[in-house]
Amino acid sequence: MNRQTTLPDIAAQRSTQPAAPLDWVGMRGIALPLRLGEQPINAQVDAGVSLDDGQARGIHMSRLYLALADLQLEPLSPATLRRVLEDFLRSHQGLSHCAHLELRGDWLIPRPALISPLAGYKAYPLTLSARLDPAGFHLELGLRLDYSSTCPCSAALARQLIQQRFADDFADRPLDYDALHAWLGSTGIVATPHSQRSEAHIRVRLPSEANSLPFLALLDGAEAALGTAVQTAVKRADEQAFALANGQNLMFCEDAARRVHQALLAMPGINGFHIQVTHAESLHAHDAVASTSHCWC
Ligand SMILES: Nc1nc2c(ncn2[C@@H]2O[C@H](COP(=O)(O)OP(=O)(O)OP(=O)(O)O)[C@@H](O)[C@H]2O)c(=O)[nH]1
Repeated sequence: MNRQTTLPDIAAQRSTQPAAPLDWVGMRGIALPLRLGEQPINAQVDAGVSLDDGQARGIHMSRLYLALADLQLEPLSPATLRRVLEDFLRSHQGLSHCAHLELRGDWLIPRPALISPLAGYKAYPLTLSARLDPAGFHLELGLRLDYSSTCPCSAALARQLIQQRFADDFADRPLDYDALHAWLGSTGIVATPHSQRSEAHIRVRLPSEANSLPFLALLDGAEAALGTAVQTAVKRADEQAFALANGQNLMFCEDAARRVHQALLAMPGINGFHIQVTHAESLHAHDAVASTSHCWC
């Protein structure tokens, strides 16, 4: 049995190396069950502080770890994040001026079907980055949402083939409503455009006085702008509505990036944003990508 009453405290020692402040010291990948609104998130958390005292041997990891428990008391909000960061700095007085928190997790929320009275869950990967430094409190949200994109060029090429087939099939026939109606529902549509599952990665910076985390507003705004969010429960009526939505929202990656850009510009309470859309092409084995930003550096 160890009869010594004091434990060696290496972190409290002075470093024997030349003085060197460090930008970030802490822990990455701490598992923490959190809540965003009513929804649980199995989060991975990175917690750190700067080590501004270049001669201090180390920070006190356990103090950061224990401070994280506060995040579990209530749904995530700017106020709880700020409180935890203040705690980080309070427990590292004389050592640190900057405190950092990064969260990653899947936000599992119910989404309704397009037509049928059904619903299902979708997992939206999100990130949350908070920093407290001498310049103030900084908050950045990140969100990934999946949607379908149908190539407008492919759609035009397909329409041209349909016109050519129409010219061939009706070259020697008078135009008759019933015949044309039947032709449209059978052999007439000889070509279809290609579509792909696509991703929008959105990052936004909030003002330091923000009092809520507008993940849902961001999500709803971006999905409405794109018009073709991937679905959960799908019956045939929903699939048909989805086909219509795709036909009415033909998109290059440039179009998708511009749509989300306009949607975020119109959203209040955002200081700046960065958007990247990726269309995982079914025409190519590589992706089509576009990015755009506003007040972002
Ligand atoms: N600073 C630092 N600590 C580490 C590292 N790896 C593991 N630890 C351990 O993290 C543990 C917690 O450190 P402290 O928070 O200083 O623990 P403590 O001295 O019991 O707590 P306080 O009395 O509050 O300072 C210690 O046992 C360290 O050895 C590292 O790379 N850097």
